[in-house]
Amino acid sequence: MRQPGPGSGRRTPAVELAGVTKTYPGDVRALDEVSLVVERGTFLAVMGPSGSGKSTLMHCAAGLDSPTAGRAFIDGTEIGTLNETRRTELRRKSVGFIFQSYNLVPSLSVEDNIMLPLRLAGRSPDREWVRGLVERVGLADRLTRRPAELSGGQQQRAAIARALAARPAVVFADEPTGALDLRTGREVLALLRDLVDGLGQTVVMVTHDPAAAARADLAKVMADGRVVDTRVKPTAGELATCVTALETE
Ligand SMILES: Nc1ncnc2c1ncn2[C@@H]1O[C@H](COP(=O)(O)OP(=O)(O)OP(=O)(O)O)[C@@H](O)[C@H]1O
Repeated sequence: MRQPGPGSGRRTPAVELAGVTKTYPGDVRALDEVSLVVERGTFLAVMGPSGSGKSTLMHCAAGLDSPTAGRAFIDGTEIGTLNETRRTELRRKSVGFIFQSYNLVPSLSVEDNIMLPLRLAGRSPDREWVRGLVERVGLADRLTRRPAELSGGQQQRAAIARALAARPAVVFADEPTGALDLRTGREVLALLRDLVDGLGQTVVMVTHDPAAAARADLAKVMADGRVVDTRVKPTAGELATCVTALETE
């Protein structure tokens, strides 16, 4: 069931959080009334010291976890109104994931890995779209290989193509360059940037790396479960300074 989010009246944002709080037993307030809007076609980086709530924010925004209070929307649908089956359907249709450790299925070819989300969703692939994606991530000549036969950067590029195969409203990337060397990490970030600029993809990336976050349009800086700073077109230098100051507080 589609419902207009608080942002209705303008173009539906890819993601919206409205006063989202998440507490864990032991009175841990992992998120404290966080509100944010991720407009379509933007690249958002989420930064902050360890334990500041980045992963919890991503999990609540992606429908992997339920807020204790507040509302979370993906593509205009309020996640909290859905039962588990519908929530899974929404994730399969509207959300792509990229992980630090790629999470490709070792026994499947690159092509079958890329197609997996579509198969799981029972959807027939848009072949033109997938072919374009494969070209864009530079794996057209690697489709029959197994993940173990690819370099780390190639595996992450396969994972990126997989995340976009179902044309999701938003892709969540959790430390996507964390396992890569500097140069390969830069290439992966350039690819994410290209997907935003070239295809209008919306990307939300959690990262510890100020240089990675500097590729985003916008950086949200978290501390103690709150967004304490928002930087437009951030530089690596300003983000490093900001996070270091929070870590030493
Ligand atoms: N399942 C859980 N049960 C209890 N407390 C949790 C749970 N998950 C997270 N927390 C706590 O919530 C707070 C936020 O954690 P979260 O993992 O979101 O932070 P983070 O910014 O992603 O950290 P890191 O950068 O180290 O991955 C921390 O205090 C953490 O210990």
